[in-house]
Amino acid sequence: MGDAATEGLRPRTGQDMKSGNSLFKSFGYAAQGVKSASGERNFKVDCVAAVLAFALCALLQVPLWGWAAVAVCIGVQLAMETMNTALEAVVDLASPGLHPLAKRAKDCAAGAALITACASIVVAGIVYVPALLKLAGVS
Ligand SMILES: Nc1ncnc2c1ncn2[C@@H]1O[C@H](COP(=O)(O)OP(=O)(O)OP(=O)(O)O)[C@@H](O)[C@H]1O
Repeated sequence: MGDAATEGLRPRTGQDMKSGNSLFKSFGYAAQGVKSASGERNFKVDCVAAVLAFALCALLQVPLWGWAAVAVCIGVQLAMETMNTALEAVVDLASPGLHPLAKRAKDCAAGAALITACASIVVAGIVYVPALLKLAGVS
């Protein structure tokens, strides 16, 4: 019976060792990683925020550079959530019980995602406020 945590795992065969992973297979494993992380609550929240951010770009007629800045922020945030999920898995594997270093590692990983989220809010202000003022005819 398959366990969600070990799903997709299989023993490496001699053929694997000889040929290594093809580029195509590597993309497949990376996609599995994103799929796995996408089940996390924060990842889903970020996806909803991403849709709203792009909708706001369209609504406020943000210039192309603003769309690019928003896209970069979304990409960085989703990558950070994926890395956070990876770190949580490694910590749970290495330290199933409570340990101050496990706490430190998880808190720091979560803190990294918080930093990029705060930076995204600053970028949102820089992109949306001038667009809103322009649309309102203030500037
Ligand atoms: N093995 C552990 N030892 C000590 N403290 C831990 C341990 N595991 C988790 N913690 C503490 O509990 C907090 C929450 O950990 P948890 O694994 O539930 O992540 P989470 O915040 O729920 O992450 P997410 O919401 O992304 O799933 C950690 O930030 C850490 O402070």
